[in-house]
Amino acid sequence: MGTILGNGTIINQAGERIPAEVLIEDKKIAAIAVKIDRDGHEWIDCKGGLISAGFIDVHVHLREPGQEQKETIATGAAAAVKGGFTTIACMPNTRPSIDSAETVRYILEKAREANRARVLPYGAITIRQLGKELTDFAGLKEAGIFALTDDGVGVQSAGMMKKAMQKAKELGISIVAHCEDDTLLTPGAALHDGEVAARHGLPGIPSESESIHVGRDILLAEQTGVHYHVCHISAKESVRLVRDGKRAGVNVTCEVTPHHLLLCDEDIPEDLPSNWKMNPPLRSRADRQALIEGLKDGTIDMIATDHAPHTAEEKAAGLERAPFGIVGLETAFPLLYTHLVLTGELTLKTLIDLLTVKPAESFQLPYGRLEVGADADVTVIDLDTEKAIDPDSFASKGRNTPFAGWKCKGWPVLTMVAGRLVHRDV
Ligand SMILES: NC(=O)N[C@@H](CC(=O)O)C(=O)O
Ligand SMILES: [Zn+2]
Ligand SMILES: [Zn+2]
Repeated sequence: MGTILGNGTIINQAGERIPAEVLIEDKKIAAIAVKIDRDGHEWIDCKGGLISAGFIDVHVHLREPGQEQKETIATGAAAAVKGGFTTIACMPNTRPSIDSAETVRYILEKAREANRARVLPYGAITIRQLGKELTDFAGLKEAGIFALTDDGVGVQSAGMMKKAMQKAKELGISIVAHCEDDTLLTPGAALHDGEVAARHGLPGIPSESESIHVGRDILLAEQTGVHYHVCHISAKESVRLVRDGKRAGVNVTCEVTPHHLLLCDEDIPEDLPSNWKMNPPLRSRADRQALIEGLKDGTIDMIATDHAPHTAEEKAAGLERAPFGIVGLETAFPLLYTHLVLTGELTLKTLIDLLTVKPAESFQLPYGRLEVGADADVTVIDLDTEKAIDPDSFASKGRNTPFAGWKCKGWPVLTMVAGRLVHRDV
């Protein structure tokens, strides 16, 4: 006996939304058709909702081990499936950081126990993410890492980054970079170095602190031939560098977050709430426009949330002292659908591709396609009901979002991972 996702809709290759039903049997997608004979199968009414491949987020902070007050693998994986994400890659800036095979195995075990989204751990590029000594890439690969990154901090030394890329290339592992040159930072800076910071008399985080690493690393990726991926791209100069790198044939990809697509520094409320503080910061209106252009012309390959939960106490410390980061898993799709698709900036097909097949292709993951024979990682989205974002309803422990109260359509109402129902609200 299988399960039919009945009375749904799908997006066809031409980008049209058409009626469809999906049969799931033995953890796989067994059939997709306008109507499927119920024939003793379990039948779920999707009420016209959009049936999509489950979303993939290559940039998530799960905080376990070490900071379980912010998030655990279980709460983060529950937040993921509630947001329609069936695969999430988790960042290594935990305590200890994911710099040993033992920590990789610990995370994989916790993810198995949580039994929600697929969790793919990153390994750190350098031991304790200190930028001094490379980790054991072969050992981390053997333990099952997704890719290598020091996210949370930039790899400061070009020489260290080049060595990492050479070794990663040999082993067939991707290098994923948080691009930030510390020598260009002013201590205590929390906002983009632009007119808004200046008006408040505050020091800023300049765009070049990001883009100088993007440029440096693209040159090193060209030299070494490694697959190089830029995290949370935010500055227009970085977009230009990635575009030029792609044109030159470099194996470079990048991601952008929902918040950098939807917000800019001018939107930050006058009282500068710390839920608007994240790294990289919300940049100028022109940067935001360049990110949207980058999405449209294929320079930007995917959307990733950079889900970064922190406690309310930590965020209450004021703009200068509060940690950087906002949550994203449970708000990404409704925000993007409402503010980019319904406004006519992106088509629904483009948005879905940026959350499914595009990250899958960039990182050679066997997920992200709604097709017969694929693993049944599926999400169903109610595109019609409007609801306000309510942080109190989050499955995540993190409530730190600047989007509280925003009215959105596009709520994920059902999620399956390998044919297992892991979220249902329909
Ligand atoms: N993005 C953030 O503002 N914060 C991230 C770190 C990171 O992604 O660099 C975190 O770990 O909290
Ligand atoms: Zn980062
Ligand atoms: Zn991050």
